[in-house]
Amino acid sequence: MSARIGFITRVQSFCASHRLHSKSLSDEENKRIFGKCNNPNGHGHNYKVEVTVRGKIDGNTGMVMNLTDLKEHIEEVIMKPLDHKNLDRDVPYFADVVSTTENLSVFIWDGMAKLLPPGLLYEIKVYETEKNIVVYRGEQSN
Ligand SMILES: Nc1nc2c(c(=O)[nH]1)N=C([C@H](O)[C@H](O)COP(=O)(O)OP(=O)(O)OP(=O)(O)O)CN2
Ligand SMILES: [Zn+2]
Repeated sequence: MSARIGFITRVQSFCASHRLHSKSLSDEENKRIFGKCNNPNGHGHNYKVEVTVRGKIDGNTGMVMNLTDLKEHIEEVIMKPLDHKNLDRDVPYFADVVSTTENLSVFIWDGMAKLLPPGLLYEIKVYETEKNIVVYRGEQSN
């Protein structure tokens, strides 16, 4: 009999501050493009992340994967490096990468993909605010 495919999601919130600023742009360009988000002293967000995996529902365990394991991976990839941090100053990845929600989604995707079995990670959804939401599914283009 063919296996059923399921999607499971774990939600995690964290707090962090950041500033949108690109080292490859002039100060004037940074101000024009990022506006208030380029404020030198930064600003904060209560981020919410949804991590979704997709896979076969195991006939013996009834699970796509154990949510307890997913919770532990989220602790390593999201909470330890990002919670209560200044993204630009405390997280080496963002030293030269602008801390947009798009790039934050990629950071989380790459970290989760390293810990999960190949092909299981389906989607990272980051709510920067209630109104600003980014989805990343590992896609790339040339
Ligand atoms: N493509 C992106 N654009 C912007 C990002 C981003 O990550 N990707 N981020 C920001 C800022 O970080 C900023 O904090 C957004 O906040 P704000 O505009 O205040 O948020 P809201 O739209 O939810 O607030 P309202 O003023 O209530 O509409 C900017 N752009
Ligand atoms: Zn912001």
